[in-house]
Amino acid sequence: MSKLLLKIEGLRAQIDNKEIIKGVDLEVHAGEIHIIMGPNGAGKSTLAYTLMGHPNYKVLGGHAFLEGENLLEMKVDERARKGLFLSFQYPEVIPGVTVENFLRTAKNAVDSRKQSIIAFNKLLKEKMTTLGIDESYAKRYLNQGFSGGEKKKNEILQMKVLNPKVAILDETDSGLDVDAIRVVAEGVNQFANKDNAMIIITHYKKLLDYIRPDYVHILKDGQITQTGDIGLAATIDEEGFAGVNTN
Ligand SMILES: Nc1ncnc2c1ncn2[C@@H]1O[C@H](COP(=O)(O)OP(=O)(O)OP(=O)(O)O)[C@@H](O)[C@H]1O
Repeated sequence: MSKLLLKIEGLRAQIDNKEIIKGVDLEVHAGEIHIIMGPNGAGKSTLAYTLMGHPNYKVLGGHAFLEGENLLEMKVDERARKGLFLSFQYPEVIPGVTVENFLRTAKNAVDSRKQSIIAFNKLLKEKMTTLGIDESYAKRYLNQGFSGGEKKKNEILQMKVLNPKVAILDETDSGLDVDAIRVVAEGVNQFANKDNAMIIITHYKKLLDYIRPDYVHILKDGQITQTGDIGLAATIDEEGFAGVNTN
């Protein structure tokens, strides 16, 4: 079996004094794509934020290891440097900061080896070309006036530039149209390789028309209640979460 990148054991977490994550176990190996689905309010985003170390989310118990290292003891920037990436459901608008500057700063923050501006610009141009993004986009202020689809492209561009070991994409409730879903799917397919892994939180069965996940998990009331393959997503699509056996 390929390398174990992320191991989560009995993770419990709270927000606003309310326990939301109630014992999550998950193992993610290199080369795998995991989908997490679940009803609204089940705790999917909370799980992602807890793993990334968002200060509002308090860990109550359990463990999480990134390539064998204790993730929960690391500061947020350390988690990013060690190769964890989270795309935000609602990316922030940052007026005055261009896409190019933002990405270069982020890249230098996560990489131990600093890149020259020329080398970075070459990398950025290459990644933008693979995503079909016009060059002028790099000079725009981050997320300012971006359409939903452009925000998604930017999120995928960030992932490709930062090149994390484990990328968590939170697509929940983000109102993606079919084109934006394709952007995410193409980005996922271009990015996925035998050395990295992805966890994709989604309500969109449509996304699974374009990508081949290894596992589909259902998160319900703060726990993973069922794990299956793509057939599980089809069952949810047809019968809703009430239709799947979650015992
Ligand atoms: N900042 C917050 N303050 C208080 N409660 C919160 C906060 N963030 C999330 N919650 C609560 O935690 C629970 C889980 O929310 P979360 O966003 O993780 O669910 P989700 O499964 O991602 O849902 P959705 O599919 O609707 O995005 C919800 O009851 C929500 O109201």
